[in-house]
Amino acid sequence: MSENGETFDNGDAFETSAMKTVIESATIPAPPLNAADSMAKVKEHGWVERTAYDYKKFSDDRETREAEVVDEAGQPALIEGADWLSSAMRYEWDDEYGDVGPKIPRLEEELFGKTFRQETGSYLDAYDLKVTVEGDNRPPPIISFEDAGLHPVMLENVKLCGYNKPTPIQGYVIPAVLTGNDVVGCAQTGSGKTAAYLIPVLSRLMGKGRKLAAPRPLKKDWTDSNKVRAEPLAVIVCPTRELACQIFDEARRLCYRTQLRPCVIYGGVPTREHMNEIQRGCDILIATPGRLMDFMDRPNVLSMNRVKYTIIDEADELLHPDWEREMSLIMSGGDTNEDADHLYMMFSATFPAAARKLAMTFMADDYVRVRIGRTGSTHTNIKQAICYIAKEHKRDALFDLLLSMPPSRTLIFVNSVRMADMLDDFLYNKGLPSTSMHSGRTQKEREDAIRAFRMAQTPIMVATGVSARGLDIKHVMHVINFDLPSAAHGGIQEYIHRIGRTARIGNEGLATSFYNEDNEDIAEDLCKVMLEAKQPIPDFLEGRIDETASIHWDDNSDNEELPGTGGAADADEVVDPWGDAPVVAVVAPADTGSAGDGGFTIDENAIAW
Ligand SMILES: Nc1ncnc2c1ncn2[C@@H]1O[C@H](COP(=O)(O)OP(=O)(O)OP(=O)(O)O)[C@@H](O)[C@H]1O
Repeated sequence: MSENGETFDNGDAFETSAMKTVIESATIPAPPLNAADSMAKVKEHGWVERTAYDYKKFSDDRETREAEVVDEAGQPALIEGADWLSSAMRYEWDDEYGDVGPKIPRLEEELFGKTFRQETGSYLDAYDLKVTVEGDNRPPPIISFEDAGLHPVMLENVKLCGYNKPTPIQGYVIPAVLTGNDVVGCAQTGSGKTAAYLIPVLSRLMGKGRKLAAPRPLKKDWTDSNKVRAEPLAVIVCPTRELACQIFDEARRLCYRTQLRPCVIYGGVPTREHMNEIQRGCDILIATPGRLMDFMDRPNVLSMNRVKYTIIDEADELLHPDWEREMSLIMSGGDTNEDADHLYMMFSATFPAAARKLAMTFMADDYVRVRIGRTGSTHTNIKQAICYIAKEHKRDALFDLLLSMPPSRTLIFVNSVRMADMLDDFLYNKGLPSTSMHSGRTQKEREDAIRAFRMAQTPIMVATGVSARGLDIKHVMHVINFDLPSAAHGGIQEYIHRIGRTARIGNEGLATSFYNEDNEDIAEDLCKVMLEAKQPIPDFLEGRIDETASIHWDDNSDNEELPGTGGAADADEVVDPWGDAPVVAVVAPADTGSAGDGGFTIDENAIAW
């Protein structure tokens, strides 16, 4: 593995060797080695040196650090790893700038530099699935960003991000939002849903932001006494802290050189830190539900009365009954703007029927629904392998597996905090460069773990489900389900999100799962997902394939078949899974004219990459 941990940038090479190894390793592991031998083996195999976690690393107080490191203008310099992710630098507007702010090379490098950017892979056609658009208004999709009618600064920022073409979900969602519709969007993991909502929302606000935004002091005038109340124009809510920070990063990129000021708030960081940030001005607020509710209870800190866009990411998770109180308050509580100009959007890769039903209650009657492929499906770029490993052999089998394939960034999922710590210790003691991410760690430790994993200082991360959704880290080549998610841990939906941490945006990756009798409750669903994604079913699971009945999902409509199994039903037979709105139109760019007649056209390559 090279210094930055990038041995396998090439998915093909990884896939071929790794798949072979996985299949061959699905046996009883070799007898465990003693500590010295396993460390020698790890080293010989090419893994980077493990690094002990430095618990004192962040104990210096912030003022001392900032006083030590200042840039040429006397401003605190960017110190990688020294601060909360929520205090990352963003573009600060000055009224002298006119319509577009000047470039700031140092910030531009941080936001758009290649170090952490996910590069588009060569296998984008995995997303060229049947596209379904439903609703009264179905604006034609865009096939290029240039033709989307975006604000010119947004167009430049999209290019700086390296996005040459909209992904299918972006192709359909961007025009639906630009034409003022509520939207529910479902598309596979890693297919660009974040930009699908951020691009149109921010683009619309770029035109009107100055008129709509609350007054606030410019950065050069900041003092403790001129703080303002945060009055965001867009609020984005998601279930986990790390995902919130990641959406914040995307918003920092897309707001570059504009007056729109994004902020992020989430649990685990002292409330005072977040208050300081949002009270400097906040146009785009990204939040986890708990911290948002906390701030909504403080009307002098945060007001929702200017909000024009509310977006729920990972919506099926947040529509779970556990979040009922939070969600109903966020969607319509406090002083929230309830005018007709307030748009609502929800996105996820999985959307079980119950969550979809609930989602409808928050949406306008004529909301637009966009689905790419079957909701809750995965894609063929993830090579899935299931290995039978008896419980008592799992740890040693994991060690063997890690050493039997080329070192690469690897995410290992377990079902409990205790197991995450135990497994991290086990791997570390064997000499492997591992860290862990779970709810039992302090927020500083969590942020540090993600950073170390992102930078490949510790290319192995053991995580609980807290990292299953949304995390977008470059070159995660291998996801291992050391524990498969049981029904109590989110079942097949959780599996889809976990394995979706690899093979993002046209790249390939491998997902290996350890299976034994403890996982029988997920066996049928696993077989369905694997069959649908054309993955080999291992012998020990063959008896769990239901060959008598056609594969039935409740993730889509009640009688819509899978692509390739005979096609969808005729138009008049299709039941609208979302309610009684006008039924399905599956639209191709060249065929958008026919969509409005309620007909049912299938084009599996609606947007060809
Ligand atoms: N049009 C595009 N061209 C190239 N890359 C893109 C494009 N749009 C988004 N990306 C990149 O694709 C990656 C995945 O995007 P994103 O995290 O939004 O996926 P997602 O669909 O939300 O996945 P998940 O369901 O796992 O949360 C990101 O690194 C993003 O920067």
